[in-house]
Amino acid sequence: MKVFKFGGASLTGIDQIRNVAGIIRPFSGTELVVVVSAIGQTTNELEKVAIHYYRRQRETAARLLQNIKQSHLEIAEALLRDPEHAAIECMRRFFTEAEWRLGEKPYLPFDYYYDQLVSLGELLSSIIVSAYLKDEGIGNEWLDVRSVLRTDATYRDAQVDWPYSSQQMTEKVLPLLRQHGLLLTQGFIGSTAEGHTTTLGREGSDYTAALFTNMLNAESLTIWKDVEGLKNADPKLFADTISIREINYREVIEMAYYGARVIHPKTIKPLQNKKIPLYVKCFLDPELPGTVIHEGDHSRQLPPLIVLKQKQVLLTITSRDFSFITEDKISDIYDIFHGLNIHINLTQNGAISFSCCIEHDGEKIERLIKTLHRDFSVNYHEGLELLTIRHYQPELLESFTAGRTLLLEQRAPQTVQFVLK
Ligand SMILES: Nc1ncnc2c1ncn2[C@@H]1O[C@H](COP(=O)(O)OP(=O)(O)O)[C@@H](O)[C@H]1O
Ligand SMILES: N[C@@H](CC(=O)OP(=O)(O)O)C(=O)O
Repeated sequence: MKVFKFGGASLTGIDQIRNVAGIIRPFSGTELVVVVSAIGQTTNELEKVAIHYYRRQRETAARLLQNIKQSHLEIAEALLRDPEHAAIECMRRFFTEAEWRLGEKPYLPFDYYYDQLVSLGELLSSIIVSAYLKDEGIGNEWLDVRSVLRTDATYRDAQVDWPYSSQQMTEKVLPLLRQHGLLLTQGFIGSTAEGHTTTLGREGSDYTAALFTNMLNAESLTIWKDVEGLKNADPKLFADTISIREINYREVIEMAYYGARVIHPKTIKPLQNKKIPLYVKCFLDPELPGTVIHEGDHSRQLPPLIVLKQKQVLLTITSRDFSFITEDKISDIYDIFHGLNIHINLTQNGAISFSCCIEHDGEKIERLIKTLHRDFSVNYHEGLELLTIRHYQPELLESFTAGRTLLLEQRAPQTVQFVLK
């Protein structure tokens, strides 16, 4: 049994969905779980719907939802060729439910409504793909992932209930697989025990696919991307990137931790724990070899692995009375970040100061600085980049910083990090 994951980039329109069907077809009749994300940028568009809804800008929210409805129905009608198709009726029902939701006055926290609305993207894409595959003679069963993937109620960052979900996989998903061969389901979303929809964090479909792979003891997971495989840097940000044919889990989890936006950071653990290989393949040219991520020590053959995080802010937090920043103060500082759910990308301690690099998120930073100001003075620089290079060659480092202002540098034998303006 294998698991495939197709992200938004592989499902941007009619031709792309046809291409995905072409990739799946040869596996027809074998046991295969296909996890899909929302079409193209739908999640970003749904986020806007949720924001306007919560601000009580109902008309704008409804207009944005209408655009999403139109584009999805256009794709479905073109692929399925029958406006009365049961799948289209089902999509309309989902939209009616969302429209009805926009009419309600919000009384719960934003994150709850976010998940109820944003999850629509994966439900729609999976309905379209499943129905199209069936019409093309590729038998499959549409599975509502919320019936098997249980989470807690941490909306937008829901934590998976492993024992319950694993049991569902064995008792429900396995028999369905045995019966239908191909299952088509959604990434990124889950459900609480009370039946409320949750999401696992942006770009979380890779993680869903890894959960299925682990819990079903599949032989492999293949993530289909628009790149030829894993590269030593994001080809959208760097020229002359090098393709990596083979790499171990450890290196990829490090890359993801430092912010490489190619595989969701939580994806590796479920695979590593059962030593199941992860293939990154190109949906634009499935014949290309791609990358295999598995156990083993390949770090000696690796090129420098480069990760660039943009839109960073460097905060320098200083004690007002020249007292040392000792463990208790650091603990207080971390509590403040944790309380505001702000992730720290890099830290550096001084005698009376603590510096850290975080993502730019205007509203959260304002609240952070206000809270820190009670006990510390705070300096900050915005519009920065955090560059991480693993397996660096010291003689080449200057080329990365030439002509830039270097605000902070950290060097260890394997990894160097620069905060640059
Ligand atoms: N090290 C890397 N190797 C390959 N691609 C990378 C890397 N770092 C970032 N990327 C980016 O990841 C993109 C693919 O991921 P993403 O757009 O999230 O796909 P999907 O929506 O299918 O999940 C590529 O287009 C590429 O720009
Ligand atoms: N659609 C969700 C989940 C996801 O993983 O998407 P993608 O596979 O396109 O990155 C998001 O955009 O966050």
